[in-house]
Amino acid sequence: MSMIKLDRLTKTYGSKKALRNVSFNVERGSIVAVLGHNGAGKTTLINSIMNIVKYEGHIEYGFDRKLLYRKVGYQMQSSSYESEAKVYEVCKLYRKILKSSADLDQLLQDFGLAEFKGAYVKSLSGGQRQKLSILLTLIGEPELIIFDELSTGLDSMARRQIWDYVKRLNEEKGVTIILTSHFLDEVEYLADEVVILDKGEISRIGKVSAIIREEFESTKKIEFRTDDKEAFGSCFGSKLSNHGGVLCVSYQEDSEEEIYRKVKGLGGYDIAIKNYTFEDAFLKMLGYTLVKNGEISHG
Ligand SMILES: Nc1ncnc2c1ncn2[C@@H]1O[C@H](COP(=O)(O)OP(=O)(O)OP(=O)(O)O)[C@@H](O)[C@H]1O
Repeated sequence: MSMIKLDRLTKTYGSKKALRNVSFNVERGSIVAVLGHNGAGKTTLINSIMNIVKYEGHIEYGFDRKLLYRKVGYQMQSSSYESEAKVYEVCKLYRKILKSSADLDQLLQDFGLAEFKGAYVKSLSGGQRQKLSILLTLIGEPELIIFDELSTGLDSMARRQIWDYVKRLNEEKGVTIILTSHFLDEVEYLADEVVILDKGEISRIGKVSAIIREEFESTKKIEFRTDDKEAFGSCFGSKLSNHGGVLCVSYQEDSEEEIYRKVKGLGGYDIAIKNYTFEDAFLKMLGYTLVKNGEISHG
């Protein structure tokens, strides 16, 4: 059963087409990630779902559309409420507006924000504010939550905590989730389904595991270090790539033993056999380069 059905969604700003005939379904209880480089149309898509912008095409909701703002939690940017307000005041305001009975103290506890209850929002760190903006999406006890750049600004520990919280919300409470992200490890960890936008059009859609399979079929990779790169160059030719001193050869799964013996025989060490990840598949599809922490650099 669908939570959202998009049918030929098109959005034009002046002469600029931000979305072109975008159609897909978000199944109830699923986690869908929307990916794409800057300007691909992700925010326009989310704003259309939230009925913030006018669009052509149709959006069908799995609930009464009059209840849109009760049923859907949208992670807002903190700038819209930070001013002089205190954390607990903002939470209470949301609870009142959304006519919710959410247990605010429990939520603040869950997000590690209990001790900041009386603090001004503007005094929180970027990561704490990000956590607060996620917490606020939960106050209305929504059926669908939309996270725009879920973990941007969070440190590694906080990212993990947020991922686990999102997973639990989905698995234990059945909340449907749409997220936009620039972090491919986040998408691989959380998403069932991925929608990749390119210049306002869907360039790829599918399950994370299926996309990896389609890109690499039964190929795996072996990574290693060596003190004699030339020997490997003449043995593996164009199959060999170099990633900051770690050499990598991709191979068909059924030749694993043979490849391993060759690498070992030529003096490779720190050898690791790996499956391709969603990040590898994404890079292969779109030719992005990576910067630190697995974040996509836009080129
Ligand atoms: N209000 C607007 N007026 C005119 N053009 C707009 C407006 N909002 C977005 N656009 C254009 O529409 C296209 C899609 O923008 P959108 O913000 O949806 O992309 P995005 O994928 O969310 O990008 P980012 O990753 O940078 O947030 C871009 O070319 C952008 O310049």
